[in-house]
Amino acid sequence: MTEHMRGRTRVKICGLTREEDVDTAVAAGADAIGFVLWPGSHRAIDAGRLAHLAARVPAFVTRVGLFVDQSPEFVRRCESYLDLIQYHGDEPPEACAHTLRPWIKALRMRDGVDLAAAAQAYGEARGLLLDAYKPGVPGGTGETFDWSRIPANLAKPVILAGGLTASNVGDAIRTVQPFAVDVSGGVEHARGVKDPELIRAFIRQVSLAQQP
Ligand SMILES: O=C(O)c1ccccc1N[C@@H]1O[C@H](COP(=O)(O)O)[C@@H](O)[C@H]1O
Repeated sequence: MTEHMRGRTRVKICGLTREEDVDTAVAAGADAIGFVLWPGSHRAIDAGRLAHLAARVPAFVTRVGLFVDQSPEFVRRCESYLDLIQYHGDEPPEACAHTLRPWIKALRMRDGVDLAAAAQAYGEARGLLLDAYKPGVPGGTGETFDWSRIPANLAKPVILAGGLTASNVGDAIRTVQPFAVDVSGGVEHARGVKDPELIRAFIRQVSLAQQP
């Protein structure tokens, strides 16, 4: 994406399961709130819980639903509570087009991944979310990857994910200059339970990283 479109680095807090965590993330200044709809995750919520939690999110904060190789019918059932779909599995481009909502595609940074080709192939994506690769695990690993592998001139907005914390997000932003950063495990004190102080510290570090 072009430099003039980037602006400040946006923040997505992902994997929210509790009302108080949604409220904390919004109050701390999160731009996007992520809900994991993939039942294989310890952060998973079902469509009913999504409806409940999504209703707490005010206007101008983006509600993102995360899916991993799930049926178009299930995605369509959830989408009325969502503003953006995050495809985090091996969905080919044509499988991402079934939703009425805008969507982003997560790419796991396995050896040989061609980001420029992926940006072309997923031409309708509103962004590419780059996550660490761990065999057998679709995401949410808490692991980082080598950020220098991300080309500076990718044709899509980059959402940087994978093992981010308040301690490393400043370096990540200075190195990659992503459009947005995405965190899950780095703001938790137990699996699926967010920590208010860690959320606030993370968002504070994102702001500090952008000051001249
Ligand atoms: O959070 C999950 O459980 C999850 C499950 C399956 C796919 C993706 C998942 N989360 C996404 O993973 C990245 C990185 O998470 P972390 O910060 O390393 O814990 C993030 O994009 C979440 O959206």
